[in-house]
Amino acid sequence: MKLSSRIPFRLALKQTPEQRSSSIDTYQRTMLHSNLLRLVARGGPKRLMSTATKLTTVEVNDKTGIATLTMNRPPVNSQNVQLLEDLQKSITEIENNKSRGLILTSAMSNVFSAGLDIHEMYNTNEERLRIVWTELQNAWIALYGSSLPTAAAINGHAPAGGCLLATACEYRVMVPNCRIGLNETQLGIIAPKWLMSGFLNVLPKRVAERALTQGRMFTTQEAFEVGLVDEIANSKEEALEKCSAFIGSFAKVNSLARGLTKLQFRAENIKEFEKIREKDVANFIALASRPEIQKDMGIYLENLKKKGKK
Ligand SMILES: CCCCC/C=C\C/C=C\C=C\CC(=O)SCCNC(=O)CCNC(=O)[C@H](O)C(C)(C)COP(=O)(O)OP(=O)(O)OC[C@H]1O[C@@H](n2cnc3c(N)ncnc32)[C@H](O)[C@@H]1OP(=O)(O)O
Repeated sequence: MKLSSRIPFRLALKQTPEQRSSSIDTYQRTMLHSNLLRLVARGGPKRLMSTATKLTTVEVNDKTGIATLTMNRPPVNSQNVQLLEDLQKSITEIENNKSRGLILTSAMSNVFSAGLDIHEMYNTNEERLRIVWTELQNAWIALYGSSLPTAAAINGHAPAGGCLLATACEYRVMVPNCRIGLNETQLGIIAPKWLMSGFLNVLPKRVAERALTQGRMFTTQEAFEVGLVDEIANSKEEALEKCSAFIGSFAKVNSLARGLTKLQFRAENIKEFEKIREKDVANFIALASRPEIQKDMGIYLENLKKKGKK
C-alpha cells in the first residue's frame, strides 16, 4: 500500500485549519491502522523470493526473512522517474510479502546513489518536473513511513537524494573512502524541511545546521564520527551482514509494538510533510524552471561529464 496515494490533501486544502488538522489526524490514524494490519499479517510463514522491476531487485533471504532491495541503474543510480517508481513498487512488495526487514543497497561498485538524475530536470517542461518531484516525495515517504525495520548498506557515494534515501532508513552501514551528505546549498538550492528530516533525526541539531548550510559531504569516517552512519564495513558483504544483524536485533521484540513505536517517532515529520507536499511540488517547479538554475544545471552536467572523461 502506498502511503502517498491515500492522502485526502486536495480536500483538506478546502477546509478550515481546524478541519484540515482533523483530516490529517484521520490520515495518521488510517496510516497507523493500515500498518497495524500489515504487521499482524506478517506473523505467518516466511517465503523465499527473488523478484525484479526494471531498475530494482528484491531478494528475500530464506533463513533470516530479510529482504534486500538493490538499486540497479548504471552508472551511478541517479534517480530518474523510473527508478523512483521502481523503488516504491519494491518497498510495497517487501511490506506485503512478510519480510522481517528491508536493506537498501546498490548494484554499483562505488556509488549508492548520485541523487536525482539532473538530466530529468534539465531543459524539460513543468509537467515532467512535477512528476519527478512527486515521485521523489513518494519514494521517500514509502521508505521513511514504512513500519518495517529498515537499514541502508551504503556501498558507495551517497550525495543529495542518495543521502535522503539512506537517512530515511533506521540504520546505516557504510564502506570506507566514500562521501555522504546533503550538498544542496553547494548547488545553490535550498533543501525543503522534509528532505532534511531523516538527516535531522540522526544528527545533533547544531551539527545538522552546520552541515546543511555548508552543503557538506562527509567522508565515511567523518559520517561515522558525527553519527550520520552507525557502522563502517570493509565491504558491501560486510555492510549487508551488519544491516542484517541490526534488523535481527528486533527478533525478540513484538513487531507490532516495534512498528507502531517507530511510526509514532516519525508521525510529526510525516504530518508536516503531508501539509506542505503540494506547495513543495509547486516550489520545486518554480525553482527548477528559473533560467539561472537551468543554466547552472547545464554547467554542472558539463563539469560532471568532463570529470568522467579525465
Ligand atoms: C545546479 C545543479 C542542480 C540544480 C538542481 C535544481 C533543483 C533541484 C532541487 C533539489 C534537488 C535535490 C536533490 C538531488 O539529488 S540533486 C542531484 C545532486 N547530485 C549530485 O550533485 C551528485 C553528482 N555526482 C557526483 O558527485 C558523482 O557522479 C558521484 C560521486 C556520485 C560518482 O562519481 P564517479 O566518479 O563514480 O562517476 P562520475 O564520472 O562522476 O559520473 C558517471 C556518469 O554519471 C553522470 N552523473 C553523475 N551524477 C549524476 C546525476 N546526479 N544526474 C545525472 N547524471 C549524473 C555523470 O555525468 C557521468 O556521465 P557520463 O560522463 O558517463 O555521461
